[in-house]
Amino acid sequence: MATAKSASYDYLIKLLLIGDSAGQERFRTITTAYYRGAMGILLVYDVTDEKSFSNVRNWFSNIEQHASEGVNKILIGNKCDVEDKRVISKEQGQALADELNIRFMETSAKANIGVEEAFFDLARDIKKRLIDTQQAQQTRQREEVKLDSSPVKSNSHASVGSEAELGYLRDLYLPKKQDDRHIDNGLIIYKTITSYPPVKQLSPSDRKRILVTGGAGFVGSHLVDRLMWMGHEVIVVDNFFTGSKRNVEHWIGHPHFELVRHDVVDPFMIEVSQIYHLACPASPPHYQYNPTKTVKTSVMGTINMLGLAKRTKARFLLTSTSEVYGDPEEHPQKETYWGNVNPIGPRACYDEGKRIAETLTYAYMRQNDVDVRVARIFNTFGPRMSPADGRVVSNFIMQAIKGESLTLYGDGEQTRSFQYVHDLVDGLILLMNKNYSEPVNLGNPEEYTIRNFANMIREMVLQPPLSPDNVDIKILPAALDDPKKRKPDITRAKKYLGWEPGFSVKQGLQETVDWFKVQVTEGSI
Ligand SMILES: O=c1ccn([C@@H]2O[C@H](COP(=O)(O)OP(=O)(O)O[C@H]3OC[C@@H](O)[C@H](O)[C@H]3O)[C@@H](O)[C@H]2O)c(=O)[nH]1
Repeated sequence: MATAKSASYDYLIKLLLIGDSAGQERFRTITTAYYRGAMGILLVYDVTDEKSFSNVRNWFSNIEQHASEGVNKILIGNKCDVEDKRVISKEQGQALADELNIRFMETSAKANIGVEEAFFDLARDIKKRLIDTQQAQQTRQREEVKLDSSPVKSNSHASVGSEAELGYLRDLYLPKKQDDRHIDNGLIIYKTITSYPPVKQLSPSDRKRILVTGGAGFVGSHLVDRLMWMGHEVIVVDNFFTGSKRNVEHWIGHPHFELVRHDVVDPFMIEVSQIYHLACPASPPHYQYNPTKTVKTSVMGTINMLGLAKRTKARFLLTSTSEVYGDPEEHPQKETYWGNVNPIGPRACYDEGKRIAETLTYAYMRQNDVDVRVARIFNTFGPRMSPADGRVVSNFIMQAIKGESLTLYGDGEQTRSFQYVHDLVDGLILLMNKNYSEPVNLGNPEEYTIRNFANMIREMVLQPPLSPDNVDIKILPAALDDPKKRKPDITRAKKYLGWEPGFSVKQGLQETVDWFKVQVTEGSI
């Protein structure tokens, strides 16, 4: 008789196949199919039946042929309570198990001896194997991610003391070993975090209290990593509309770190010496999802943070955007260009929101002596972008990983210039700490048409069995008011900050693709 049965052990629910060798021939077809799906197999013979014992070897070789590799097995001598009819001794059973190199036990289904134990032993073995395999797989993937550990442009931000080892930063989003969190059979298991990434020791007079609004977002969390590493105290305020606790989970509980769920639309009281104001949805589908809220976030959020800066005499940095240039008629765009924005179009909630945020910033500077900085950020990408973000980099990478067609909006001749997130963070920290109050473009002037960009990502992501030839590019209608070209003039950043991007787009993209692949394999996104 062969039966399939489910067993639950320590949250592990798997199919266990139980059968006895006496019925093997009859159930060969069924069991062959079962073998393939089984994670563990109990090979049961009767200690009272010589034939069933002698069938075991045959059965075992069938399993070796049809079951998946590494399937866990236990040999069971059943009916051990029927001593007077026993023909196979316990020693014979053990000897056979030793020969087959599997675990052995005797049971009695009728007298309920050892049956549960057998199931649980097998379930435990399966669980161990799954964890070992998963860990080995993760280690392999991380090793495959070709990480170069050169310092992050140590020349550019030596002056502000943030020269971080790239390897250190990467470990924060691609940890080498995740003692605190592992994924087991669809469950995310968090343990108490008992250690944190190291941070620099700063004297109390050098250590600043820094507020980062939107610090749980994609750019914000990388900025937080860097400020923490530099030895500062960091307070993150985020409403988690597009940010995620996971982005900063490695700092939660650290004595230098605080995470506050708060919407900047409401006032926030705290004593700080620097404010990086990032809070605002940044991807077109997100900021267009609730346009009035986007305007409120830019206007009221910026007023609240400028008010805080005025009261505490904190230095205030606004993260503005290249979108203030709208659909530009000047190319590349200098900071002196006033822009070409449609004030009533679908992008206006963000573009005009950021323009008024800049207006507010300079009004507080002139009227209230607030010490201000304004960064105009051009298209940025990197690890921790949400796959549902809707921006072109995450869309194309996720589509290519899944083997889906890449969605090209319009003819693909529009251009963008993309920068890697670590370069942007360098620029933000430098800008905050230098003595320059005019707006500064932060972007990488490497310019691509979106069509060429799609091709580059296809080639980077797709390996056999999928190749760029069998993943299409699907043309969709162009987005309304989509800027036709965009490229930063970074003369100002070079001159006043000593900043320029250190990563090529390809280098940054390769690492971003590797990060997305690991997340997909882990089932985290
Ligand atoms: O799937 C997609 C997504 C986007 N695109 C196109 O790719 C280009 C870039 O689009 P994104 O959505 O990534 O970014 P955009 O340049 O439109 O806006 C961005 O500008 C700078 C930042 O301040 C903001 O993060 C964001 O608003 C656009 O032409 C868009 O139409 C596609 O062709 N396919």
